[in-house]
Amino acid sequence: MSTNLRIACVMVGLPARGKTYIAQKVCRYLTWLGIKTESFSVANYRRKLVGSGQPASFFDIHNSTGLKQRREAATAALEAMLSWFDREKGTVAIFDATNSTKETRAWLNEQLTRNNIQPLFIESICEVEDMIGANMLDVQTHSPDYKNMDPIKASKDYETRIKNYVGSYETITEDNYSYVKLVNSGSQYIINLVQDYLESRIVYYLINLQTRPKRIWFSRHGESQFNIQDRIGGDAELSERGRQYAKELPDLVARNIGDRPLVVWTSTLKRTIQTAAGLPYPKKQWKALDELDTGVCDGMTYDEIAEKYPEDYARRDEDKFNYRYRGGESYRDVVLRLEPVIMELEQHENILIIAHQATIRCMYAFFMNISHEKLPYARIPLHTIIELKTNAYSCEEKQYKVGVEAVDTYRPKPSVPLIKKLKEQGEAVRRNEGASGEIADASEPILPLSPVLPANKKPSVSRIQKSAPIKPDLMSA
Ligand SMILES: O=P(O)(O)OC[C@H]1O[C@@](CO)(OP(=O)(O)O)[C@@H](O)[C@@H]1O
Repeated sequence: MSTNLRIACVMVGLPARGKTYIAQKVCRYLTWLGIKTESFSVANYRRKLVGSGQPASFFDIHNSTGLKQRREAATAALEAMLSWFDREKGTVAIFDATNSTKETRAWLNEQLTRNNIQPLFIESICEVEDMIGANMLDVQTHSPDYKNMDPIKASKDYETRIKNYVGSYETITEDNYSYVKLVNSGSQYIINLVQDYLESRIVYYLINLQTRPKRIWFSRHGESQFNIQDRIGGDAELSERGRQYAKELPDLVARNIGDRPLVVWTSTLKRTIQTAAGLPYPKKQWKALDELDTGVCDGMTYDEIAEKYPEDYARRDEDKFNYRYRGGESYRDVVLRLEPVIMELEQHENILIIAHQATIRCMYAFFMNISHEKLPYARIPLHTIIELKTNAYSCEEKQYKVGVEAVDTYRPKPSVPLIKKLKEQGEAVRRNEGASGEIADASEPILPLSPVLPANKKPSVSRIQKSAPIKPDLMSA
């Protein structure tokens, strides 16, 4: 029997109440923080069992065949979840289904506690017609159940399916369970018996989460004096071209953001503040947005680091996310200090963040669902605005490149890390504690242990579109 903390977030609610969106966001947030998390959708197992395209009558409580097959799907999803906990040493699983009756919840509660897993029920209640309508449209557009179906037919079918659930739906009143009820996307929260730090962390994230679509813009500061000298860190002034970017920014922002009530966030370093200087919007400085602290390497070029600290240089190549500069930070540390920024971003919209290569990489990875391994290699070019539009099932990206030249500070991942080469050549890389940066233990929790609750004149613009969809096979039952 496992002694590690294991939590199952059990989603509860009628169809079209945003459960899958919430499940996916929690999964993304915890994974970003370094907590092993996986989502299990009963709908996915149902489709494996009986195929997609079942009519609404399949979900009728009086349809005994449908009921039996839905129970089989729930059992298969539960079994997959239990074996994932054991096999992967997972910490948080999300059980995404309607789980809309007391009987189903009692069964889940029994199965989970018996397997030493704490259930945390997350119920999404939504009575606002507009919100339900938007969720329905999302499901009809993205669910494999409605793929290739005429939209009017799909809409009718989905409405009937929801009605089939309404009759038997019982809101959570089981006060011996840990649960959180989210009412009308943030208008009310009911929290019961939330037990420990990690559960309270999940609840804290949920109460910050807004389900409406929104836009966020990121820009690095204009090119700095250090950028042109290939020096890292520091608090350098903008270069001539960096100042030109700062000059052109207000116009570009106004054209793309229009008259939305924008707020600009910068770091506390000169290069971001100078870049934002001409923007006519309220501004806020965040220390948390400051660039990755490069410790003893601050102000050096990469060549100087390779010469003076060859081991560090090699070890960073080997594991860039976990490598911590001597006396400085790792990307893992930066993720942790950016968590409050992410919480604020979940609550607000129309924010332009002017920050740095590493800090933007960390926030961008959160929204675009990029793994820790790939995060430090995300391309965040200078003199470019990145727009992210987050919807229920996707995060769309557009890039607006300003026509002011800048150096390219991107360093690709080496195909054979230097440390491997050194090892191959038989040169033992000494592990000299205190004399070298460290690689954090990837299994070490990323969270603190104390509880925290509650070139031409006219800018040329090029657009690149990408999106990070939420897996369609994870639609709720
Ligand atoms: O993690 P890598 O890719 O080395 O890059 C992060 C670096 O980006 C830089 C530029 O190379 O950011 P910035 O432009 O904000 O100065 C360095 O200061 C910082 O150390």
